[in-house]
Order: sequence, then structure tokens, then C-alpha cells
Amino acid sequence: MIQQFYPQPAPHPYRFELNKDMNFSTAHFIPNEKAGKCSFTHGHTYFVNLTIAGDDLDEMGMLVNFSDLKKLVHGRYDHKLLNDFPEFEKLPPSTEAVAQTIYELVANYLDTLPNLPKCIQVLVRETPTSYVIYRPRNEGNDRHE
Ligand SMILES: Nc1nc2c(c(=O)[nH]1)N=C([C@H](O)[C@H](O)COP(=O)(O)OP(=O)(O)OP(=O)(O)O)CN2
Ligand SMILES: [Zn+2]
Repeated sequence: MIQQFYPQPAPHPYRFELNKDMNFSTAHFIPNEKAGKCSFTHGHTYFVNLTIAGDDLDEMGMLVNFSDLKKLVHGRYDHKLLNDFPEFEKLPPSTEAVAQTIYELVANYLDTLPNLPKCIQVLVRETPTSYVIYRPRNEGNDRHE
């Protein structure tokens, strides 16, 4: 276990709930003078917890493969500069924006799976004292296209 506590998602009707923890090491900056020291490029080891829920399992007996979730998020952002990604061109990579962006990445992937699991919560911890939880409003219908 790499975290001592896990904030609970809102109650949901699904039979299965899966959680995947991961870390990735990444640099970012907030391109705004008001961000103070955060406007300079600096790095974090981000901690991410994904909560996925659903009623149906795939042919391997899985809601979604833990390894595929790691490849999707860690594979994209580990040892990179977040500001270089198109998803952070208009929206600076604050912890809030990182959490929402990871939600959209994961939710779009889950939509391709025949058993249609849902991402119901994304927790992103940027520092030992700061974290954000993103929860979609209604089954992902508030996603940016
Ligand atoms: N709402 C947000 N506030 C801040 C963000 C953010 O993404 N969303 N980001 C930063 C900085 O990027 C910084 O990396 C993290 O800030 P902070 O928690 O203040 O870091 P400290 O280590 O200085 O905090 P301590 O309280 O001393 O532990 C700033 N704000
Ligand atoms: Zn930072």
C-alpha cells in the first residue's frame, strides 16, 4: 500500500469497484505570475488513485486490467513536461486540471471496452500536503470532447 487512506467515492449502484494506485514523476509549471514559485518549472512525484466501477466483467474475469490503466496514465506522463501536452495548452497543469485530464483519458479508454466499466473518481496528490479529487457529475456526460 502506498497511501494510508483512500477518500470514498460517492455511493454508486455498481456491483464491482476497483482501485488502481500509481505514481509518475513529471515536471510542470503554471504559466501565470500569480502562481508565484509554481510559475517556474519544477517536478513532483504525482500519486494517482483511480476508482473504476461496473457490473460486468470481461472474458478474463476483470473489470479492467490494472496494467492497462497504468500504461494509459503512467505511460503517457512519466518523465515528461506536462506543459508540452496539447491537453495542457489552454488549461494550465494545476492539480485540478491534471485530475480532470486523467479522468477524461481513462473514461475515453473505458468506453472502448465491451463490458463498459466507468471511472467514478480520480485522486491526484501533487505534494505530501496537497491533493485533488475529481468526480464526474453524471456518468461522464460532462466530458470535454
Ligand atoms: N489549487 C491549487 N493550488 C496550487 C496548485 C494547484 O495545482 N492547485 N499548485 C501549486 C504548486 O504547483 C505547488 O507545486 C504545490 O503547492 P503547495 O501545496 O503550496 O506546496 P508546498 O510544498 O509549498 O506546501 P506546504 O504547505 O509547505 O507543504 C500551488 N498551489
Ligand atoms: Zn507543482
